[in-house]
Amino acid sequence: MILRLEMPPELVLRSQEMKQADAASIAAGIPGIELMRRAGGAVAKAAAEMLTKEAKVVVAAGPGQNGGDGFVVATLLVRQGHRVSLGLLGNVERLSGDAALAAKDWKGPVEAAEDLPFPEADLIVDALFGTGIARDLYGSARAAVERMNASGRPILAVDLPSGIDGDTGRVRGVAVRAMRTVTFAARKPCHLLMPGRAFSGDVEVADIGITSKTLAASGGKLFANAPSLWLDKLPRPELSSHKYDRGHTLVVSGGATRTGAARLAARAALRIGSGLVTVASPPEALGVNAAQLTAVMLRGCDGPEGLHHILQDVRLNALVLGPALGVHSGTRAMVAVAAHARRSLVLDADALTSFEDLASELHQAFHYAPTVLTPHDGEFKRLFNGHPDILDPESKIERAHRAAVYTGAVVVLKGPDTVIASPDGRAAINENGTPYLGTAGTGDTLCGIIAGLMAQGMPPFEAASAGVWIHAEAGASFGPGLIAEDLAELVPGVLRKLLN
Ligand SMILES: NC(=O)C1=CN([C@@H]2O[C@H](COP(=O)(O)OP(=O)(O)OC[C@H]3O[C@@H](n4cnc5c(N)ncnc54)[C@H](OP(=O)(O)O)[C@@H]3O)[C@@H](O)[C@H]2O)[C@@H](O)CC1
Ligand SMILES: Nc1ncnc2c1ncn2[C@@H]1O[C@H](COP(=O)(O)OP(=O)(O)O)[C@@H](O)[C@H]1O
Ligand SMILES: [K+]
Repeated sequence: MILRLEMPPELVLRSQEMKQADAASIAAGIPGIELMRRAGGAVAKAAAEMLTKEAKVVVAAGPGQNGGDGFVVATLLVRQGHRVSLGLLGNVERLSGDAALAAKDWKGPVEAAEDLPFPEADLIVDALFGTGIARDLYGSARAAVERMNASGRPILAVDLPSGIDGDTGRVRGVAVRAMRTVTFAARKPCHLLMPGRAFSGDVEVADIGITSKTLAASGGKLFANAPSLWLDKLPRPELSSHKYDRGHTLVVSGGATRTGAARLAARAALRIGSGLVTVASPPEALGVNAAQLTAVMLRGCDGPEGLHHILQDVRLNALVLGPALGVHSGTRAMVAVAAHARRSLVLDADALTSFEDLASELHQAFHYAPTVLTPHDGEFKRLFNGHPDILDPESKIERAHRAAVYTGAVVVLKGPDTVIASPDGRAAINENGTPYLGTAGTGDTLCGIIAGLMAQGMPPFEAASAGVWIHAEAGASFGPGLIAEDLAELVPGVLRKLLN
């Protein structure tokens, strides 16, 4: 891991935003054909790195501007002495704009894209579709992609793998499986969201002269989740700090046979730096919790009234509610107590599922307190059952965003491509995880990390983004054999790299 802390947060641009950035750059004096030549030039450079002398390259070009990039690449690679076959979907006369200009520079024959000799290629350049894909692939487009994939030859994708939807990362019928992708100016959501991320291979961003100011003006609210997004807000104890300055996290435990989740969250909150951490335990579970807690403190807590009583201590400033609490009205009542007490709140698991079909109650509660919801897909679907406006968008970013606006909470929609969305429109996509995190209890640990950061005063969007990243980094640093108990113990190593 290389932390480049001086870097600004990495913007991710949706298709429409990228079109806007292209248009603004053209309006500012860079001709469109110049942008296309730079784009094609960057792809040709990447191709050259993958080729030996006089290699056989097959370029498949589409009917739009992505195809135009393909013509530029083909022309440049011929000049470098490679043997290039170029095929087009459709015919040259129908190309328009900069693509038509780029095609004029190509002096070789133009074949039908679906008939190209893909199996003979040392490298295939996929320039069929980019951000302009408008529908699922069928006919010759589909045939070309299927033949490309079946060839087993290495594929370099221009901008994004054809067939992948740029904004959602989903496969539109069929999609190119690229070894490497060169994209322009900024990554697009499909390079981070599944399954697009898996289809993209290694992704490289080429500078084609679109300024960061133009990019920020065109997008500006969607980011790759990385330390540059939140490192300045990551808590660092001052020389004079004492434990009460570092916050006090409360984790509510389930009943006697369901206590492990709360302890996992509590331990993680302590490791991330919460000055004090207390487990609030139902009376019947005090014994089992007491037997297994040391630095984490323990208090009896009998239902919602017990929680109300405990929260009279104003130093308890962040709460975890949900892991193993049980799906019932008592859990809903605890959430209401916590929200009205205006403490920072992380809600997960049973605290979400208890609101199945009752999301509107949450909608009212959270306007009192800084809240983070951490559903996985199943919990998300249950919670927003009956809200097609939230569940139906194909984009995971859009679903998380709508849920955040509706509830007034920061929403962490978990998975291999966890999305963190704030009601104010900011969103981050996480990419440093590992499938080894898919093991019981890792979600409980994540709750504790986020709550522990909020206890130390980190705002909810930054705490959630940092928490997700640190959690993923810890998991990835361990790899095979990871169990939830390991995660909290790996947090200090990650913090050391961030804070030193
Ligand atoms: N100056 C600039 O702006 C720069 C742009 N750049 C490049 O432009 C790319 C975006 O170009 P783009 O907007 O033309 O979209 P693109 O991805 O080529 O596809 C649109 C074409 O495909 C067609 N089509 C769509 N779906 C289809 C389907 N399922 N099956 C069959 N056909 C389908 C669609 O047809 P239509 O829907 O109109 O019938 C249309 O003809 C971007 O990714 C980057 O590579 C760079 O050079 C930098 C400078
Ligand atoms: N394939 C994966 N790649 C990266 N992270 C993953 C993957 N699968 C699961 N995770 C992460 O593991 C955690 C699992 O949380 P959750 O589903 O709530 O599990 P539990 O309820 O057992 O604690 C989440 O942070 C999720 O993002
Ligand atoms: K492409």
